[in-house]
Amino acid sequence: MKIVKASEWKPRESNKQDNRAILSTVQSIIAQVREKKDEALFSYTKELDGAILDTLLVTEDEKTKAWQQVDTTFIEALQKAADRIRMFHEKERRGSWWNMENDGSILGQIIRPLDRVGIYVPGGRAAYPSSVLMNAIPAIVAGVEDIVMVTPPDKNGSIPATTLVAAKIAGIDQIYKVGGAQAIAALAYGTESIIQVDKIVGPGNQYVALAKQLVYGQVDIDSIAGPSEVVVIADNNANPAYVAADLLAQAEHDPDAAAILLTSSKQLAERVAGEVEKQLANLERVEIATESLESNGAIVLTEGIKEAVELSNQIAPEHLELMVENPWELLGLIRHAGAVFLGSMSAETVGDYMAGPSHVLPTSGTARFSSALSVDTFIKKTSLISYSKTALQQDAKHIITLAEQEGLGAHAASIRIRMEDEA
Ligand SMILES: NC(=O)c1ccc[n+]([C@@H]2O[C@H](COP(=O)([O-])OP(=O)(O)OC[C@H]3O[C@@H](n4cnc5c(N)ncnc54)[C@H](O)[C@@H]3O)[C@@H](O)[C@H]2O)c1
Ligand SMILES: N[C@H](CO)Cc1c[nH]c[nH+]1
Ligand SMILES: [Zn+2]
Repeated sequence: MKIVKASEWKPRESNKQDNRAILSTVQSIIAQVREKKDEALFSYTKELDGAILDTLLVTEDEKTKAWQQVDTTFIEALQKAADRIRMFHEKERRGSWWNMENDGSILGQIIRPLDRVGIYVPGGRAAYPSSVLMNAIPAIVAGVEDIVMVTPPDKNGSIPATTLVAAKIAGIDQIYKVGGAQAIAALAYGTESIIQVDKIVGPGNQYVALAKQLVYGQVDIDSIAGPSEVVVIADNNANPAYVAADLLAQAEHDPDAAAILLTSSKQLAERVAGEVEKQLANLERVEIATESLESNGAIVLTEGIKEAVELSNQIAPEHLELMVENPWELLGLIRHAGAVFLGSMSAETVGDYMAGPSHVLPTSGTARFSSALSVDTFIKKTSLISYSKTALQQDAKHIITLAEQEGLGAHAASIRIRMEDEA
């Protein structure tokens, strides 16, 4: 991995999401799916996933067979993860509220789950059963009743057994074999097989992330949860082997993933670079990780810890690890990150699988304004206003003044008519 001085390094501005070629591909996929519906889904699945399908819905038989193909240790681990995710997200649940004011009026908020959501589970370069749980459980805790899951099939037209088992554990029934931008378009506009949803959530590669951006407005989306990213801020106390392992853990996801170390210790920088070389050689996904590190990886030498924090705030990474002597002291300075991991035992991988908070997090700098997927992702709030006579009498003249100032006479009249009745 290259070691560069902070003064000579610039964080990438976006995850190539504005790459024109990808944009035009995704726009054309969305247009085709809108026009040709299922026919376009079958055609793109053949072209992009190499699978010839005659139906998109996963059958009960496929789900049953999946249970026979996975071992009990995997089921046990998934169940443990599901319990942790549920426990964490139960804490986020909040109900409607209203207050009676002194003048007898009632003001509040009605909180309701969304009716129907689509969850995208990535499946191109790897199966992601963990992402099934991380998407679906917060939705179920929020009370969403209709959840549609989409995920790409392999070239034999199958969904990995591990993904189907995770769906069963999470409580998801409707699963469709379709991935990429075409799956997002199907959820946004509906096809003969796939019903239109109100919101699409879930992580994916650049095609998926960009398609979500383009259908926003037709439906809601959670965030831009694109190719994975990690920033590690480390000092001389950090274990270089741990730091290297955590950089590689994100780099192996995708050639577009990003892994960055920010440190003021030249010694640590050199040790981590050495460790990365050593550990990289033993990785199964060595090619993906190498490409990712070459295009988006860096070890950045800062003047001090403060500069490291400033750079990290500029990047607004999906994951931020604080591998420093006193991580809690640094936490107050962190303004933007999807999730923060404190101390040497909090490997980012813990958050990927088991800690409890959803691993679906904003990427490409969008942690500046977006949050982790949570129960809040699946609710909407309706304001509740019940005015009393006393309240209207007290406020009438101010409302009329504001309405007239805006030149909206009918607004003013709707208050006057009530006041005249009063007389
Ligand atoms: N941010 C998060 O919360 C989070 C969580 C988990 C995973 N991830 C990320 O999800 C991503 C998973 O990516 P993946 O590729 O393995 O699976 P994926 O399911 O996201 O994408 C696979 C699909 O991409 C489409 N595609 C691939 N090449 C294409 C092309 N040339 N033209 C048009 N469409 C094309 C195909 O339709 C294919 O089915 C990784 O980047 C990983 O880092 C992010
Ligand atoms: N690191 C990914 C989020 O960016 C999530 C994941 C799933 N499986 C392994 N990791
Ligand atoms: Zn990961």
